[in-house]
Amino acid sequence: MTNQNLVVHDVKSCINTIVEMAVSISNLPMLTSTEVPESLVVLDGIFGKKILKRIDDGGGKGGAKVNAWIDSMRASSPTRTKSSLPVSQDQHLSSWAIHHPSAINMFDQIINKSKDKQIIIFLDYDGTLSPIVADPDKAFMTKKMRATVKDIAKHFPTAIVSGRRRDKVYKFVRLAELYYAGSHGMDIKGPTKSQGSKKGNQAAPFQPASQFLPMINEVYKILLEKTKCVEGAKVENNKFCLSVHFRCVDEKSWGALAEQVRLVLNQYPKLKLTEGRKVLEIRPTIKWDKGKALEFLLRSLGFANSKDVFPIYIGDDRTDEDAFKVLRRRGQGAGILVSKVAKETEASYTLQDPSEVEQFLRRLVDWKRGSNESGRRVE
Ligand SMILES: O=P(O)(O)OC[C@H]1O[C@H](O[C@H]2O[C@H](CO)[C@@H](O)[C@H](O)[C@H]2O)[C@H](O)[C@@H](O)[C@@H]1O
Repeated sequence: MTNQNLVVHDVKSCINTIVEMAVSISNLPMLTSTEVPESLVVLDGIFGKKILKRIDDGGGKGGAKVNAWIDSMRASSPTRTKSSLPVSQDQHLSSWAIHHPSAINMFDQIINKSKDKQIIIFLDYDGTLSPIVADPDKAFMTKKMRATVKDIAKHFPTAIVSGRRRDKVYKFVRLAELYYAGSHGMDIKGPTKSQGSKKGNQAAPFQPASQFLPMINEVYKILLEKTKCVEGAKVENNKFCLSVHFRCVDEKSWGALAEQVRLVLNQYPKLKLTEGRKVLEIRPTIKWDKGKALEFLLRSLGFANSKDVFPIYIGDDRTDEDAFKVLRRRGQGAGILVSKVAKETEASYTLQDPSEVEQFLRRLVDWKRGSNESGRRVE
């Protein structure tokens, strides 16, 4: 195939994609690529106002779904900060802040609640340990954060619970002494090196969605093909789930991109969708999430029904809410939401951004070191 052929092939497949989408929105009979009506090709950009308007008008049940996903993604990653909010929203924010105080300001209260209990630390990755960046492959944590997480793991059992695939999040964190729950908890593995010992943990990972692997790979390939015409769109294979990224896509094309995702998902009733920070996440319909992963890890650590445990879970995304809910239900520990803006949450406390997360974790390390030393002095 020559380069020219490749280009023609790509253009044709893009046109096909647009046509499929238009057909789905307008319920027109399916056309072949040679029958594409002028009005669909000469749109305002590839996904122009006409198609978007149909989605805004509702576009039937599908349109409503797409609009709901987009609203939810916007709510997960709001761009406004306190100062730019209208007064009524500003008041709302201050009352929210009263109900969800800073975990740094409430540090002593948190420590008092954990008295005589085993603290266990659960950390989300993106937006919690690393700042949100445009390129998901460049979401690195700072050296300072890594050193602090390393110190945290010396004093408390520590787990990373991420939507990312486990091997990818491990490459970012590179600490063998941690537990890792990748793919929203659908891939869990214990430390490969415990503190003070060089012995590795060879236990097989816990993977409750392993039978979905072929389906996820199939959908990944389809989505790559269907979204390649949308400038800035990115599909990430997280092994047991997929992420379709909207961050670098012009907002005018969000509806069209979400519609593509909906069309593909329609063919796979065993998959479902959740919304994150400018991302749509596709995953198996099994009843498993970050909350279940938290419970699984507590059980594995011997704290299934124990009152002697104090789990601290820190996360910034909607998917972390499942873990916050578990803590509320158990009436245990502390859920901490990382957010600068008011959001509906089951978390009890807040931290503004990853740098505050680092400060909070560092205080925990210092407190633990101090209490170990005073314990030794009393002996
Ligand atoms: O559970 P998490 O560890 O928070 O993972 C959730 C998703 O995080 C990543 O996407 C988010 O961070 C990116 C890098 O900062 C950003 O570009 C994107 O807009 C965010 O949604 C990750 O790439 C996804 O696969 C995860 O599902």
